[in-house]
Amino acid sequence: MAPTSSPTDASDDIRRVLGIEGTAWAASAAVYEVETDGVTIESDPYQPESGGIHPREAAEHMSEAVPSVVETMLAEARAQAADDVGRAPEEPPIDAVAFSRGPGLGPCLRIVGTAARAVAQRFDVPLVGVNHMVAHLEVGRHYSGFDAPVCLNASGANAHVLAFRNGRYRVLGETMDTGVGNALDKFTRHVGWSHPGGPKVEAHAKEGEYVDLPYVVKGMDFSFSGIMSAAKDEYDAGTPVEDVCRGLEETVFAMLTEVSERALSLTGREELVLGGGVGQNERLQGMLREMCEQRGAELHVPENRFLRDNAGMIAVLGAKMAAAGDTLAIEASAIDSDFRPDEVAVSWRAGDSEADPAPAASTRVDAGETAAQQGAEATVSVEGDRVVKRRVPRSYRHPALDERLRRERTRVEARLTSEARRCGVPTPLVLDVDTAESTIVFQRVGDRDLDAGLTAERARAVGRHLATIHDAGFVHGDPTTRNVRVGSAGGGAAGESSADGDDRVFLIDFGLGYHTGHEEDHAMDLHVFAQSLAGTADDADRLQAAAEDAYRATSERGETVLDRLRAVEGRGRYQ
Ligand SMILES: C[C@@H](O)[C@H](NC(=O)OP(=O)(O)OC[C@H]1O[C@@H](n2cnc3c(N)ncnc32)[C@H](O)[C@@H]1O)C(=O)O
Ligand SMILES: Nc1ncnc2c1ncn2[C@@H]1O[C@H](COP(=O)(O)OP(=O)(O)OP(=O)(O)O)[C@@H](O)[C@H]1O
Ligand SMILES: [Fe+2]
Repeated sequence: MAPTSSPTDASDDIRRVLGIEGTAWAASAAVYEVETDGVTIESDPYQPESGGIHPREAAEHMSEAVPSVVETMLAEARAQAADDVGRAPEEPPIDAVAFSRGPGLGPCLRIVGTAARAVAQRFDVPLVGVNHMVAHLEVGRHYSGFDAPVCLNASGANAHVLAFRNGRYRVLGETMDTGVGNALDKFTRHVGWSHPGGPKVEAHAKEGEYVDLPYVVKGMDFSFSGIMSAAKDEYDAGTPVEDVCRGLEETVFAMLTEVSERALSLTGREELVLGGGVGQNERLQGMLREMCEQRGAELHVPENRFLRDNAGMIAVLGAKMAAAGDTLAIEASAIDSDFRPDEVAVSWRAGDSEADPAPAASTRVDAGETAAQQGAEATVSVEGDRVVKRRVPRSYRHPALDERLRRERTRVEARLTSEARRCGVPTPLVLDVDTAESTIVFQRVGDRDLDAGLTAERARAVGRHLATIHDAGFVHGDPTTRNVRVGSAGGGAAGESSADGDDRVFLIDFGLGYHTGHEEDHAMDLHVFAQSLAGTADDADRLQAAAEDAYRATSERGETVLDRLRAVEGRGRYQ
């Protein structure tokens, strides 16, 4: 949302900010002091007597607890302000009030909004409306000192991977159903444990043996519902609850780690920040740490008090927004329970030109060169006109899960690459497969990845190719701009154009593909492509429109699938 008033260089005037949080369970207020970079937080959690969070009960809690934590933090602000150089005693102790504007439970948000407006009017200071999800990751970025990290948000009602680009936090991947914490909480309710379930899953998992559960990653998106029903079935069938908890952690957190690694690989960035209440889980932190170490990336894990819902993160981001003049008029300060992070026009990073780094050139297989590279999943080496792809073990994953994924994906990739080719979609020839070693030898195709040579014509070809395989009954599973090769035709020497000079567009990396006739799955392929365009191209909308036009013209069910795509994109996941 655009700033509604812009005081000239407000930055010097912002010394201390009051933050208020209350999107679901944490009634919380905080004071952030800019000069010392210090945060004081006072929270009063809502604890349901039975079951999960009841919106009405949560709102009742907020209406009692919010005013009281706010008064406690105003007293703290007054004590701090007494030491301010040059502040007259009659001046207000705070210079702005920031509140969680959304996403969250409407009845709770309204109470927070009302409290924030009242304080702003009482002290006659600016009001700042903060996006709760952006606050979860900005607090990590603030204390990490990173410039352009990929951000993994693992919270109760959400789960997504974001990266800043072109003035906004872009959603690179997200849950297709529930948030990660809610998924864990649903399982623990089934078992009869009290809310919140996440910490109980962590404690029991420590005593358990790993059990296999479904693993669902589609590009950089993922879903939890299948895993959760399988976990409940395991429990009902008598598998010890400790083992199910262990299986849940190993599966769900490996998925989040894998998509984070994909996001790092796709964007070429080398910094990762963790956010959200589930981020307090030590197994998740350990997996992320190991993944980052393996690829030479840096990880920042905020203190627990900044991971779970808290007003500190609201105050820290609120101070930056207030300094940028990004404040709200009282009459324009309505809450927004579906407030998505990519709706926020980022006002406080105006000078951040470094935030759009180009993907590292060294990670590419370019024409005419013999090189090995580490992709998100595999090591790919070029040997003349052949490419050897080996899925290397990922030590952050449980060994049993790691083996299963590498074997399955190798088998699927070899099969679907050939199947697509038989439907007339350009793909590399599969020259050799060794499932035990998770290795495939391919014909080398193209002279660059699509992200290094994006044109509308090539985007159209991707739309056509996806339509063709969908009509043949399967999906690619991960059709990003890095999984499309363009340039010279396959078979000849690398870098050489084919005889008729046509520009071929090859699909590669079918390891996440599967057979399916569901429109939802077909739409997901298009959604994954759209998200990767948004993450790599400035004119993503135009390129996506080209791909969709071609898809509509090619597929028997083009219109239906595109309707479904619109539904996938518009799905609110914050209720
Ligand atoms: C919109 C907002 O209200 C929402 N907030 C939220 O979900 O609270 P947060 O504090 O970020 O996360 C709470 C979740 O975090 C889980 N959790 C807490 N400690 C955990 C642990 N050690 N292991 C796994 N999950 C844990 C809880 O079970 C619960 O589901 C959100 O950020 O999505
Ligand atoms: N047959 C091929 N011909 C030419 N280049 C290829 C071929 N296969 C792979 N590559 C190159 O290697 C890179 C990584 O390959 P691939 O996507 O299959 O591995 P990955 O580890 O699954 O990567 P990611 O998970 O990042 O998509 C591709 O982006 C491409 O540049
Ligand atoms: Fe949260």
